[in-house]
Order: sequence, then C-alpha cells, then structure tokens
Amino acid sequence: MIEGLRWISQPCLPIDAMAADAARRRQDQLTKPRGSLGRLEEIAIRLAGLQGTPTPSPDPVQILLFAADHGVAAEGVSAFPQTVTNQMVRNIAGGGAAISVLARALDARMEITDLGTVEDPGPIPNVRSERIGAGTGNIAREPAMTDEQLAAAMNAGRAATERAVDSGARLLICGEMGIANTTAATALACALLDLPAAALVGPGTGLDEPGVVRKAEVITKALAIHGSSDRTPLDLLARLSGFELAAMVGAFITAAQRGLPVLVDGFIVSASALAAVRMQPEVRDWLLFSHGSAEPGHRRIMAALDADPLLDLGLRLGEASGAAVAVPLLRLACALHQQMATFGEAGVSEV
Ligand SMILES: Cc1cc2ncn([C@H]3O[C@H](COP(=O)(O)O)[C@@H](O)[C@H]3O)c2cc1C
Ligand SMILES: O=C(O)c1cccnc1
Repeated sequence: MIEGLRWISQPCLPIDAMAADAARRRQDQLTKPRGSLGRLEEIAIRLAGLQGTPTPSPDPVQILLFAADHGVAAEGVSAFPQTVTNQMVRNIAGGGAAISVLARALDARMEITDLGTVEDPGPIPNVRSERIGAGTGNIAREPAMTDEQLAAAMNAGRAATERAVDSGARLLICGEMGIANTTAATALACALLDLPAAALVGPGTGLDEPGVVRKAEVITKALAIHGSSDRTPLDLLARLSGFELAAMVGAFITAAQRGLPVLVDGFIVSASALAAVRMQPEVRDWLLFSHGSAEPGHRRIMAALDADPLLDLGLRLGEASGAAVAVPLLRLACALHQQMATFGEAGVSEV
C-alpha cells in the first residue's frame, strides 16, 4: 500500500437498516396509494437509512469542486484549450459559472480547490490552493502521476470531506473542472471495466467526429501503456486519471467511512465513483446518482455500478451541475416524507 493511503482499507459505516425500515413503514402510512410517489419514496428511505434518522434531509449540502489540468490535453483531445481550466476556476469562484449560480440558488456551501492548473498567476480569491504539480503527465506517453502525487490528491479529497463532515454537512456533492478530463475519465473507466476506448469515448466539450476518433486513438494508446488487467484500481488511478479525479475517489471513500451520503454527478465524477467502489465495494451503498450524462460512456459506468440516475436532461457539463440540479428533488422527497399526514392523522380510510 502506498505510504499515506492506508486509510483506504478502513471499513465503511454500515447503513442503519432499522431507520430505513421505519422510513419505509412511514411511507406506507402516508395519505397516498402505496408506492405512488415512486422514486421520491425511495430517496427518502435511502437517506433515512444512510443518515440513521426518521427525519432525513440533504441539508446542509456541501459541494466540493476540484480543479486540475491534464498533460493529455497536448494530444488535441478537447475542443477547448488547457488555459480554460484556470480561467473557469476564477469564473466559478467569481460567481459566473453554472455551478456558481446553482450553488447560490440552492443556498449550498461550496469549496473550490485548485490541485494543479497550468496557469499559476498567484492566489485566487475564494479558492484553496493545494497544488500537486502543473497538471498531470500525458497519459499517452507516461503515467498521469507518481504515487506521491496520487496520495496527495486522494488526501486532499479526504481532508475536504472531513471538513464537510465536521461542519455538519448531510449530503456531499463533488464536482470537477479540468480541460481534457473526459479523456482521463474514459481511459480510467475503460481500464476498470476492461472495455476498449471505442465502447466509452465521446465528444466531451464538443469534439467533431474526426476529433472523437483521434481521442479514441489517444485513449487506446494510454490503455496499451498503462491498462494491463493485473494492475490494481489504485495503480490505474495513478497512471490514467487526474488530480481532481483522484481527489474525488478519496472524498467518496472518506464519505462512506464517515457516514456522509454522496450525490454523484455526471460522467467524470462517475468514473471516480467507479474507482472508489472498486477499491472499497461498500462505498456503493453511500452513493446516489443524479442524472444520466449525454457523454455516451456514462451508461456503461452506470450499468457497472447498478445505478439508475434520477434525471435525464441531456446534461454534459460537469462542475457538479447535474448533482446540484437534483438537490431540489431530494429536498422535496424529504419534505413529503416528514410533512405528509398519515391515514390515521388525517382520518382518511385505508383499504
Ligand atoms: C467553458 C467550459 C466550462 C466547463 N465546465 C465544465 N467543463 C467540462 O469540460 C471539461 C471536460 O471536457 P473535455 O475533456 O472535452 O475537455 C471539464 O472541465 C468538465 O468539467 C467545462 C468545459 C468548458 C470549455
Ligand atoms: O457528464 C460529465 O461529467 C461531462 C460530460 C462532458 C463534458 N464534461 C463533463
């Protein structure tokens, strides 16, 4: 085990089956035909079991946003230049990005961490700097990161999650910003699922057809160098992913160990979730999934995780935007669970 990562194998917290059963019984007593609130019932029951309470709630919601650059951007695998990562970190912190608007509208807490964008013109207001390097290595030629960098990234995600737990957060959302990170996420997922690049590759920020073909070739090259099936998920994470992806893996494992439910965003975040589950299968119990991403490989990752995301809105942004959009659903599911009258209370006849 890599020095500084021994905590990965610590057990996850068990789910409170009694709280989930009590929530299920309450749902069946509320003034509606049994099961008629569909997945909203499921959400309340799941959260009750995860939070160990008859009064589940996603609030306070903590959003952790991790940003980093990717050496593989040099292969022309994104429709946008690498400098956009740092520019978008400033935009997110300045309030103008999609996630900035969503976090504000939801009154959610957000912490932004720069783990290594290539531009470094000094501190950015409201952004934590935990620079691990000036972006990762180009995975088409070399490993993305060293074991030391992997440990630093995963520990940054762990520490951010511990801060969230200690400050009373009841739902964790992770998001990312990193030009070319759909290439890293696709390579990682292909290696973990033992699938070829063509099975998962997609346009990311908007590559045209020839661009997607080139991107698949780059991923195929990366998989040939690093993707050997006898490598551990941790090794694949170091070789094929990115600092922000590794931080999210650390965050998810820590959340499950500390008992904090997670709402997983789109394609990129799901690749990290898959890696976390491969390292610690019990992490799966702590994950809810917000939406199906338009990035084609997302479906494969959802199938591998036996996940059925709540929404299907054609989103393909990242930044935790889809998870943020699903928060009102969780709020409404919990409000219904807590505030609806039972048949007995309302004097409504049961069958
Ligand atoms: C302006 C802008 C804002 C974004 N916000 C999220 N992403 C998303 O796009 C990137 C991944 O796509 P690819 O692998 O094709 O580069 C990530 O930063 C992801 O968060 C953005 C991308 C852009 C251009
Ligand atoms: O679903 C995502 O996370 C995604 C898809 C395309 C581009 N950026 C992010």
